[in-house]
Amino acid sequence: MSGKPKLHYFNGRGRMEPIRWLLAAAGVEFEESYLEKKEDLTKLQNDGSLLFQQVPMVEIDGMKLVQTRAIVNYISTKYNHYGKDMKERALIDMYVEGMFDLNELLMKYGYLPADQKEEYFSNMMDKAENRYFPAFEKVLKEHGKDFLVGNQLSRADVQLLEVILMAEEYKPDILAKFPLLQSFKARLSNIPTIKKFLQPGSQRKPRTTEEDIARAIKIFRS
Ligand SMILES: N[C@@H](CCC(=O)N[C@@H](CSCc1ccccc1I)C(=O)NCC(=O)O)C(=O)O
Repeated sequence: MSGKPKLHYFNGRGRMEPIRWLLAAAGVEFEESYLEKKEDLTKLQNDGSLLFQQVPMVEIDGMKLVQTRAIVNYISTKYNHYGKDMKERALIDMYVEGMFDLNELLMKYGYLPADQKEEYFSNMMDKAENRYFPAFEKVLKEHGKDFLVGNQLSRADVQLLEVILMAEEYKPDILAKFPLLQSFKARLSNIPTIKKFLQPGSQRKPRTTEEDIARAIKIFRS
């Protein structure tokens, strides 16, 4: 039994990807147990591993944690990526909830029926370019430091880089109007643990494909 956290999910980004990013940024090695078919989910549901019958589930420090936010909160606290006091934590919470909303928009796109995708895509890009990224550009401008909160890396920085890269997969020039976000992306991508996670062969999952979506639907929705 290794002391490493063990992640239970399907072999794709989905709701587990932010958890992978945070562990990697903290320099924490982790194992993955992939659900390949519906029966793999059913087994975990039946053996009592999933409090709400859902994954992501992370085995860490003797616990079987479920609920993405709870898992991320625990990891961020454990590895000191959650600010130095109440006010920093409040700012981090505010920023990451906004990122979570954008991440949900981006994640859901692939699961839409074809006839809804065009309208949804333009709304998704509009929100990224005119609601979320302007907000983080403003935060970086007003805070005037290398990181979003305080002057050290936090989960807010890690999750912002993740969502920037995901948005660029849909619209490569999406940061064209945001010079501070462009330099933030370059700076954060060079942090050794993150740089390693961005290299090919890491546990970072590739862009979600139609095949991933079909697999996930078979496991989670059938
Ligand atoms: N609030 C929970 C939601 C978890 C959740 O929705 N889990 C889904 C899989 S990820 C979300 C998902 C669901 C369907 C298709 C693709 C994807 I990605 C699940 O286990 N579903 C099985 C069930 O509810 O019985 C969290 O944040 O962790």
